[in-house]
Amino acid sequence: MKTRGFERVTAYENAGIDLPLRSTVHAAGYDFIAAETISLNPGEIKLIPTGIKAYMQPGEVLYLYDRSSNPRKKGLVLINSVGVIDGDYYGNPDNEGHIFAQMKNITDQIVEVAKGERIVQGVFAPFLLADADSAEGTRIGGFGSTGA
Ligand SMILES: O=c1ccn([C@H]2C[C@H](O)[C@@H](COP(=O)(O)OP(=O)(O)OP(=O)(O)O)O2)c(=O)[nH]1
Ligand SMILES: [Mg+2]
Repeated sequence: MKTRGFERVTAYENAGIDLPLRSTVHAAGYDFIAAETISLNPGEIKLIPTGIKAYMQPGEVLYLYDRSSNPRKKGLVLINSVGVIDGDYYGNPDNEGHIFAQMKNITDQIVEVAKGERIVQGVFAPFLLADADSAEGTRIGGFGSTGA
């Protein structure tokens, strides 16, 4: 039975991408790795592909958090602070639910993210609905797909 977890997206199926892993027994975060080597110019913001999509139960979300070591060790920050990966992003017809980490180079030098390097961590969590919630429809894409 599938409850929640990770799969590779088709485009990276044979790219040798490891599925996200926790590094210790009590770790909350599943570490995602970069699916490609990417170079960021000083101040530049880029979407780093992870090659991964995540499935989950209704009422669950996957939060993407920065690694605490990124700013000082890599000179990178997750520039949208926290990535909210919705359950209906998985398998969407636009990009299959491919999860990206939106990183900014905060240094004055080029920063390279190597393929296979751990870049962000994902934490599954439950969420609550407001009274009289009236959401309908399903997601097609991400990063502004629902309009301005
Ligand atoms: O760091 C992130 C944040 C989001 N997403 C994907 C999954 C999420 O379900 C979708 C939409 O994210 P969000 O709702 O935060 O962005 P938006 O700017 O509101 O875009 P949309 O109009 O598509 O909802 O984009 C990522 O891959 N990485
Ligand atoms: Mg949105």
